[in-house]
Amino acid sequence: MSIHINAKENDIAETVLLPGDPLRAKYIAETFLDDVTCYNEVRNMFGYTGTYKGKRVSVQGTGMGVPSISIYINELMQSYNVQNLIRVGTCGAIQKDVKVRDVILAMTASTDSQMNRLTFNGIDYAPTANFELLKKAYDSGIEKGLNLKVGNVFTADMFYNDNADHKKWADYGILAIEMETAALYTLAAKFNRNALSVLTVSDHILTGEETTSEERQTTFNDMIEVALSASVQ
Ligand SMILES: O=P(O)(O)O[C@H]1O[C@H](CO)[C@@H](O)[C@H]1O
Ligand SMILES: O=c1cc[nH]c(=O)[nH]1
Repeated sequence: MSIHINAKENDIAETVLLPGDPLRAKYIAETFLDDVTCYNEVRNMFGYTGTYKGKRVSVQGTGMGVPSISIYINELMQSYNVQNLIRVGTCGAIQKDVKVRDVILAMTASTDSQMNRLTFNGIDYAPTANFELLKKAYDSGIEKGLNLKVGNVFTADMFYNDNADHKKWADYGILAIEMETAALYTLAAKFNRNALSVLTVSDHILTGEETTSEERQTTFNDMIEVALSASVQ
């Protein structure tokens, strides 16, 4: 048991999907996994373990933002020895050719979070996806016929930020904004684990197009299938 996860050591699989929304965790477990048990209800941050194509997989809600996901991934790696961590999140697009409901594989994550500068005494660390997971996810997405986007995302500390310079970030090739990937990749590197973020575009920051809150909670099935395929290969 850890402070925020009320599970026994072997209750959690070595591969864990990480949605920000705990109700998305419930949806994934109920829709995609067999033989499911719920191992965590602390703070309603639901965690489930089941099987996908015969392989044990867990899914754990992380909450929103770097501080919250950092708590869960630290505990998953240190108390439960989790090896593969795949975020399944939503993001807001800032490029014209990235559309709502597109799936993005985050190769790296720029950030305005202070977490890495505090960790590395002011030096800029480049948080990077695990290549094996990225390749497996890419191959499975292509096999499914998806028009995947692969590249740099921006992990923002503030969802509402009047000073955010989306144009500049877009000019430098950032595809979309979300709030957790830089922390996931940095902590996975620290503990020598494998991490990837698979993101669905839930809204377009340039056009204002959005998905419903129900869609954000559920129905991003392409992203979930890509993440699960990568996790069992
Ligand atoms: O849908 P999730 O996984 O929570 O991801 C995105 O949605 C939240 C903001 O609405 C942030 O956590 C952001 O990263
Ligand atoms: O963090 C996020 C997630 C979705 N859309 C945004 O604009 N930001």
